[in-house]
Amino acid sequence: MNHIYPIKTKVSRHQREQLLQQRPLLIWFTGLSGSGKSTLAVQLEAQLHDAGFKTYLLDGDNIRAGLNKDLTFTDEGRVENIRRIGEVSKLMLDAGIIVLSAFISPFHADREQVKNIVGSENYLEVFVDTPIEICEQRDVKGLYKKARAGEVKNFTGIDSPYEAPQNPDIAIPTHRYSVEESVDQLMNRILPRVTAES
Ligand SMILES: Nc1ncnc2c1ncn2[C@@H]1O[C@H](COP(=O)(O)OS(=O)(=O)O)[C@@H](OP(=O)(O)O)[C@H]1O
Ligand SMILES: Nc1ncnc2c1ncn2[C@@H]1O[C@H](COP(=O)(O)OP(=O)(O)O)[C@@H](O)[C@H]1O
Repeated sequence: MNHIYPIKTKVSRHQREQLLQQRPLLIWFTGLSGSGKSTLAVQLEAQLHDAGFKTYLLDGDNIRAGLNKDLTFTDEGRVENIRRIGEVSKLMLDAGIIVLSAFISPFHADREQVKNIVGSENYLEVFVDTPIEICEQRDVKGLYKKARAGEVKNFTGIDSPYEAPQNPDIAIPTHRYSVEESVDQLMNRILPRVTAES
């Protein structure tokens, strides 16, 4: 923090929340490639939006095509990816928005760092708990096939680790529930948390 002097704004987060009539929250999806993070986050965002909430979805492929296009899939690249998303999420929460994020975020320490950046009271962790065998059967983008053939390196679950959350707020075994059932479960947990107090 050399010679950095953050300013104090006249408009507070509380005032923005009052204007928007909602309580911001970071809904952090984590799971293997193909586990269902994007599918669930897209549907959940649509339902929250339809219910009148101001939302924004940060998704791995989208962010890596723009803001984070300088980062690779080495451990260091992933660590920096998640750190930046934590900082972006913090800004969005301060703006009063309900943020959904869908990143593999394979490392426990990085998820903890995000929680610390935004404050644990603003963070809800959703573990999209789909076994790798199912993700590989789905192979939505054909990346597992390429990783097995050695054409994609450092692929999560193949030659790069995934540290499953030990104590997530919500775990969704997508091989046991439909998308609709999973989103219903998420809505039931999240609605009371984001609704403005009357
Ligand atoms: N090596 C390797 N490992 C894992 N994933 C790969 C890799 N290369 C490209 N992709 C594509 O990038 C998406 C994951 O990006 P993330 O930013 O979510 O990854 S991370 O959180 O930094 O680990 C991931 O998207 P999802 O399948 O939606 O998870 C892939 O489309
Ligand atoms: N219950 C479920 N929840 C989420 N996705 C599911 C479910 N059942 C099947 N799928 C399918 O699994 C795939 C998950 O892909 P995607 O959402 O892109 O995963 P990720 O973002 O984790 O890489 C999609 O093709 C989706 O239709």
